[in-house]
Amino acid sequence: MAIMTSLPIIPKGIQTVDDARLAVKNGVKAIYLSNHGGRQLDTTPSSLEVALEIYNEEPEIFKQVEVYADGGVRYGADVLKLLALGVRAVGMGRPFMYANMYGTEGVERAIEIAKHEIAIDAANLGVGDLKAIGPQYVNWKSTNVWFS
Ligand SMILES: Cc1cc2nc3c(=O)[nH]c(=O)nc-3n(C[C@H](O)[C@H](O)[C@H](O)COP(=O)(O)O)c2cc1C
Repeated sequence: MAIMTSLPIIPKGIQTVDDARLAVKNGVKAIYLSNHGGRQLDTTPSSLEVALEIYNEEPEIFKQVEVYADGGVRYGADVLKLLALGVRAVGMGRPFMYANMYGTEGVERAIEIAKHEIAIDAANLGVGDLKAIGPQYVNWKSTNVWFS
């Protein structure tokens, strides 16, 4: 296939570790985990579930390419969990869309709240520099003692 652009191609909507592998094999610079906000098909995995699948089955991918993620991210802790797995950038869609009901001021306020939550949650974890966050900061195993 002829290459039509010199810009980096970043496939968005990666939903499985196999698709992540395939994208890396085809030489992409980055991959974007997303179920498009869960708006296309019910029960598709969240980007956090996909990031966890990659982390468990082929963690090297986080070093081979930059991994971005979005979908259902609402709180600072959601951002930190994705970053802890190795995701480099986290996106939010609808929170800013809804904030835009209040125009620029609303969107600025939404950014302020998100930044504040990320900083507070990182501080509570004892993470002074977001670049130092890693999987050791989250318990990825079930803590449900009632059904084990
Ligand atoms: C109204 C609307 C339209 C969207 N259209 C597209 C689209 O055309 N292509 C696409 O890749 N994602 C589309 N998305 C998904 C967003 O790019 C993004 O992945 C998603 O909103 C992130 O999830 P969140 O809204 O839960 O933060 C759309 C989202 C919304 C809310």
